Amino acid sequence: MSSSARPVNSWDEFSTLREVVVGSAVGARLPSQADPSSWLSCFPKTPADELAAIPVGSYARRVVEETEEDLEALCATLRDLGVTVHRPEVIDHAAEFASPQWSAEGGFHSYCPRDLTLVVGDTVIEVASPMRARYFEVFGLRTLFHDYLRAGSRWLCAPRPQLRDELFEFDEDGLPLLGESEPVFDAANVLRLGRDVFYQVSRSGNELGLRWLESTLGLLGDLRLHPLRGIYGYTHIDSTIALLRPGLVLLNPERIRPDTVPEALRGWDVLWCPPAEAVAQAPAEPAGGPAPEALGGAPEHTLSESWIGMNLLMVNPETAIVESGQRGLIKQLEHAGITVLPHRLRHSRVLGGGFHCVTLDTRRDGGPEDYLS
Ligand SMILES: NC(=[NH2+])NCCC[C@H](N)C(=O)O
Repeated sequence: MSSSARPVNSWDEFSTLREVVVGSAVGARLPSQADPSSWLSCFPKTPADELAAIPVGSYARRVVEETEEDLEALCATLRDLGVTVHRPEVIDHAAEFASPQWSAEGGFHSYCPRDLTLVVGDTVIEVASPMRARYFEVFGLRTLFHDYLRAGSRWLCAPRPQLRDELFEFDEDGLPLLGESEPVFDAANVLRLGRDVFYQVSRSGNELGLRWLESTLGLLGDLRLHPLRGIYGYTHIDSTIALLRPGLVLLNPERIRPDTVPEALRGWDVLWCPPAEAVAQAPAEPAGGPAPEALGGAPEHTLSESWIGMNLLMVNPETAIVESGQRGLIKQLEHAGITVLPHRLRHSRVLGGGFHCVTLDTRRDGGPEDYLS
C-alpha cells in the first residue's frame, strides 16, 4: 500500500480520475448462506430450499487467479493513464469472528472496495453494511485511510451496526428483506453527482440508512440527497444507473422505463443499455483449491445478474473502462463520443462486481458542481 500524499477529493462518477483503490480477489470466499445477512446480500431471489445447493467457501483457485490477472491489467492501464493505484491489504477472509449477538464462520472478499466506503468530496465515509461477513473487510484499507487522514482528509464512520436477527425480515414468500431496526447501507447504493447524491433504497440500503446519510451530508456542505425508491430492490445501484458525464446517463431498461427515469435526471440524454452479452463464467467444477467445497460459481448461482456488464468505470468524461464482451454497449458508448478501453473481468458475475464495483475513486478533478440546473 503506497502512502498517499494527497487528501481525497471525489465528488462524482466521471471527472478525470487521479487516484483509486482497485479490489482484490485474494482469499475470496462465499460465506455460509445459512446466515440471513448473507442470503439477503448474495442470493435474495433464491428460495430457502435451494440455498443448500449453492457451494460456499473459498472460490476456485482458477476464479481467483484469473480475476487477479484481470485486475492487474486494469491497474496497469490506470497507471499508464497517470492514476495512482492502491490495493487492499490482504485480509484473512477465512477467519471466524463473532459479536455478542451472532457469529460468522468467515468473511467474504476484498474484491469490491466500492461497496463499503463512500467518498464525498474530502471525506471518507465508512458505511454500515448489512452483511455480517463484511464486518471487518474495510480494515484492508485502514492504512490508506490513515494516510488520507494525515494528508488532510476528513474521515467518518456510520453508526457501528449491531446486525441483530431483527434486522433481517422475510416477505410472504419467505424471501429475505432488509428491516429498519437500525441504519444500514452499502456505499454501492449511492451515486455522486457533484452537490447531488443519489441513494437507492433497497435490500442493501434501508430508509434509516438514507436518513443517516442525509444528516451526515448536511455536515459536508450544501448537498442535495435524492432517494431512489421502487427502481431496483436488490443489491446496489451501479448495474442500474451509470453517470457517464454531465448530461448523459446509462440506464438499465429492465429496471427503469422512460416514465420512471429519476426526476433529477429528466432532461439528461439517456443511453438505454443494450441486452447484456453473456460472459463465460467459471465452470462449476472445483479447481482443487484449498477448500473441498471450492466454489467455481455455477452459472445459475452467481452474485450478479447479467447486467453487471453495464457496471463501468469512467476515467474521465470521454473515456470508459468496459467489460470487453459487451460489444453492443461498447458500440453505443463510442457512438456517444466515449472512448472505450475494453478490459476482461472474467468472473464479474461469479464474484458480484464489474469495473465500478472493483474500484473506489478517491481523487478526481471534479468538485461540488451543480450538474442539474
Ligand atoms: N458494487 C457492486 N458490487 N455492484 C454489483 C451490483 C450487482 C447487481 N445486484 C446485479 O446483479 O445486477
